[in-house]
Amino acid sequence: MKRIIIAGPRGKMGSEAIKLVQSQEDMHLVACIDRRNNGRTLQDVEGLPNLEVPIFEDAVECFSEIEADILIELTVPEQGYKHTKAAMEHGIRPVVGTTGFTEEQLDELRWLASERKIGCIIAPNFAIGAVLMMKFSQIAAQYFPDVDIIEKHHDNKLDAPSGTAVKTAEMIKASREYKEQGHAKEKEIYPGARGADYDGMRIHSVRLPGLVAHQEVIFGSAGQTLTIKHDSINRNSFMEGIKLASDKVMEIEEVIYGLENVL
Ligand SMILES: NC(=O)c1ccc[n+]([C@@H]2O[C@H](COP(=O)([O-])OP(=O)(O)OC[C@H]3O[C@@H](n4cnc5c(N)ncnc54)[C@H](O)[C@@H]3O)[C@@H](O)[C@H]2O)c1
Ligand SMILES: O=C(O)C1=N[C@H](C(=O)O)CCC1
Repeated sequence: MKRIIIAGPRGKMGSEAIKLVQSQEDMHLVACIDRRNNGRTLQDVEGLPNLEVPIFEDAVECFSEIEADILIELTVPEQGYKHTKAAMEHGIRPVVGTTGFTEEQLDELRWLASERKIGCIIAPNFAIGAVLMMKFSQIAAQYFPDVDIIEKHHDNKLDAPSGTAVKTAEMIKASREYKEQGHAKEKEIYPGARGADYDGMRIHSVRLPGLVAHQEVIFGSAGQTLTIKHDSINRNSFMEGIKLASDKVMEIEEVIYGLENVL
């Protein structure tokens, strides 16, 4: 039985993750970390399930008092990093969906995992279809080096580009030579018009109400384009990946960054 702590229980992802854990015979929710409601239980908070599960505002207090195997981290970048680090320091294995960690933070967590010999999975996107979109894009980039990434998310998202777009760009970079795209003399009339520049490819972030999580990777070459597209229509799309990562994280002693390394 895996004992689970969820950080961000009132969030869009956290509330889905609670349902996931409740539906699994081998997972048991033992605590939640929330920025409010310290000392209460889930059943005391309006909108949360009728469960006698304690809520902590302070992650370190939670990890010191509660015996747990896995932290499912679904909050915001800065706090999510602190939670992840503290969990590993307390022997609790993080499964991280929170996006927006820096390269330095990822390196710090890799170092900590190797020091403590503890597993951690950080997945910018838990949807299996999105992972396939990234893998297919990596293959396509071997033949089509000119590529733009267009990611579209709801307008409550804090980080841009999305974790998925960053991961896609990193995977494409690993499979093609650097290429400066567009016209050598091009000029932006409005700053940002051509998007972010990552290794010569362009990343565009759309933020609009009504969207969930969507990405198109468009490749262009002489006389043709290829578009690889994924849409998450609801947050249920991410739950299978969280389940997979929660099983895998118990078997490893390192940081795995990206669900493609688990599938
Ligand atoms: N990896 C994936 O597949 C995937 C999918 C969806 C979202 N995400 C990421 O998961 C995270 C959460 O997404 P969401 O849509 O649920 O967001 P949300 O805004 O609905 O929820 C965020 C939660 O974090 C909590 N929070 C905010 N500040 C906090 C703090 N300082 N301390 C503790 N808790 C705090 C909020 O109370 C809320 O419960 C984001 O980083 C998002 O990018 C990842
Ligand atoms: O809703 C979000 O925020 C999402 N963030 C992830 C990202 O940054 O790629 C994955 C999809 C949803």
